[in-house]
Amino acid sequence: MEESLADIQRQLAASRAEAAELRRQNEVLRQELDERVALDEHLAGERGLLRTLIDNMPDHIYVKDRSGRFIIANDAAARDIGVASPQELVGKSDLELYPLDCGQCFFTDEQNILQSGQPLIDQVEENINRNGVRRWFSTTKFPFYDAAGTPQGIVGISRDITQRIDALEAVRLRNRAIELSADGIAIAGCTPGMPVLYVNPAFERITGFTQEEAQQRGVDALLDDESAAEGGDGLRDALQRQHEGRAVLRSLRKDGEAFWSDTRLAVVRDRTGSATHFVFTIRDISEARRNEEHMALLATRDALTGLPNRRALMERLAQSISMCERNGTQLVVAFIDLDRLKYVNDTFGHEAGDLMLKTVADRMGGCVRKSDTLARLGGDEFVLATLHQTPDPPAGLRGLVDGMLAKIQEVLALPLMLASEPFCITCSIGVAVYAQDGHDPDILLKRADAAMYVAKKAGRNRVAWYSPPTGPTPAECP
Ligand SMILES: Nc1nc2c(ncn2[C@@H]2O[C@H](COP(=O)(O)OP(=O)(O)OP(=O)(O)O)[C@@H](O)[C@H]2O)c(=O)[nH]1
Repeated sequence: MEESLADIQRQLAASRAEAAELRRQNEVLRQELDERVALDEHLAGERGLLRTLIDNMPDHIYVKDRSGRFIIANDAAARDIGVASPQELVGKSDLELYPLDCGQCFFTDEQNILQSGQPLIDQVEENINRNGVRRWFSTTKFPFYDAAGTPQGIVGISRDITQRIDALEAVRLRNRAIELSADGIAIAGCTPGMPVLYVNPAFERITGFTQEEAQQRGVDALLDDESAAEGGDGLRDALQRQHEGRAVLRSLRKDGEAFWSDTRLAVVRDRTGSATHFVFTIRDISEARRNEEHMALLATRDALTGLPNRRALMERLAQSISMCERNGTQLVVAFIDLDRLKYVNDTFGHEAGDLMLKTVADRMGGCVRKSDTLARLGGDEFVLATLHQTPDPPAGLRGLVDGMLAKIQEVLALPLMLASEPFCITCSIGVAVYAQDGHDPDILLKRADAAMYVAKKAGRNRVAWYSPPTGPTPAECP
């Protein structure tokens, strides 16, 4: 019985110990459970943070399995691919999500990465989503592996660089426009010495200097304005004061040929308004100037003989009359009309008539002084205007002029070969004198013409001096 009590006591002690052990184990389990719960909470919190992080990244972040199906993707990827949430991407491949060409391209790249183990770093990709929106991305993709080292898929980050590409494209377009510009463009820095930084192909073409040579010559050579026509100094001043300017300059090309350039200066400023660069634009206007000069010449010249025309004659007569008024000199106007030009035209042809006119101009030109004016009015009408100091006695003028006109008649009479036949040119000349026969160019010319008509009527090949008609006539009338 005592034994059995002892047994019972032992068993009780054993039970107590077992219960204590169970309580201890229970406590350990409870602690482990608490720790697990805490860990799970921690992991859930971390996962949530990571999710928040990747969903707030502006770049696309994604993980795909070996067959290119999304396992993870962030909000940016979902938004740009054109689906409502990242969950919609999970399980789908680019072949389903992008237009075929684009999807195929991404798929092939990723398969290559998986096979080669080589990552793709910052590859510029054109991305057209299923809504047709076109963007540019800079993409980095690399493989990830399981514990055995077998590739399981790829992790990728794609950054939208559409704005950068568009900006680069805009710059490229502007560069191209500068390169294609017909005007020469040179850019110089605003730093001391104003170094030439760039010249475009048109600049090289116009000046003959390469960019390197232009850089060596510097900005001063651009303003080689020794003979500046309009505003050369103004341009230098504009450069110094760092403001816009314009000038027409006469510059030299590399081969020494002079050319005219319409040169403009513009100033590039930074955000604070400080000048950073000068931009010169040069337009070669040599040809336009030549044309202008030619047109101006044509406007005052007779095309056949090159002599001054009626317009130029009238201007010279007006100037000569002013001179007479100031100096008391005398102006003699001789109206010279060829005889029988119509006969020459009709008999030998119009070209022979032209030859006769040119010969007359040349021969008469050899008889007059530099200060005289020999003009062709048109047809077979020429005018010689000569200034003379009033001789002593004044009547001596007539002798002087007659001598000069006789010389003209003499050289004109030298035989001219027309169709192998010698032809003697004669002319009829009428003379009027300022101020005795008129006070203005029109009247003088009319009176010289009237006198010439008298010479014609008298039998041609002679000189007639104007004399006022007899009988009462209005004052300034031939
Ligand atoms: N070849 C040529 N002929 C011209 C030119 N301009 C006018 N003519 C001709 O010149 C002739 C001038 O005729 P007219 O004024 O009667 O003179 P003309 O034959 O010299 O006779 P007179 O003056 O009376 O002696 C006309 O037949 C015009 O057609 C020209 O530039 N070249």
